[in-house]
Amino acid sequence: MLTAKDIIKEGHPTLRVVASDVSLPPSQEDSITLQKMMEYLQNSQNPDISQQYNLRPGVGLAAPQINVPKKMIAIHIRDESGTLHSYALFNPRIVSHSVEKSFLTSGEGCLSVDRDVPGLVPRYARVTVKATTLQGEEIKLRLKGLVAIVFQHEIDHLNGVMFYDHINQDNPFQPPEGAIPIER
Ligand SMILES: CC(C)(C)[C@H](NC(=O)Nc1cc(F)cc(F)c1)C(=O)N(CC(=O)NO)CC1CCCC1
Ligand SMILES: [Zn+2]
Repeated sequence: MLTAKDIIKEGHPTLRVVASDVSLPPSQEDSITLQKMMEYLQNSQNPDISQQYNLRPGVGLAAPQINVPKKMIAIHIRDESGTLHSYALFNPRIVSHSVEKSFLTSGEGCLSVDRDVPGLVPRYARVTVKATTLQGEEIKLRLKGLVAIVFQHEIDHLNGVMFYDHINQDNPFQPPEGAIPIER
């Protein structure tokens, strides 16, 4: 199983590369890697397992964070209405997005960043994502709210982008024009 030591931290060069497309159908190695990423998130949200292995509770993980520069992400989060959004995806890409922006009112953190970085992170309020699932099917997701933010954070990792790259350096707490605040 993946544990905290498998997650690389800022400063590691792999966090700043553009990840490669996964050739489909996926190899057994890539499928196993993606399954282990999802298992990490589920373990990290399980009180017993996360305590036993000292896992930081994660809601999303991108393959570059475990030093695998490939376009694979896992997301496992219960949204504001209690709906579970659990996705293990190959080659996710944002195919369209709203003009309207949103942001997490608490700012963002990252499993690969062991420090608080103050400031608001502008995101698109709504995104349409296309990807291929572990089962090999092409899906199209229309996302908004917290889940849309998690997807954008993870897809950023596939392009070597960290959340703090988006923070307005002159005024970190200036909400983007007309943006929708998302409470944590
Ligand atoms: C870095 C950490 C703080 C552990 C963060 N968790 C998190 O934001 N949990 C959370 C947020 C909510 F809004 C509501 C809720 F129920 C739980 C996280 O897993 N990530 C994943 C990561 O680093 N992926 O690369 C960072 C998040 C910041 C915004 C999206 C993902
Ligand atoms: Zn992150």
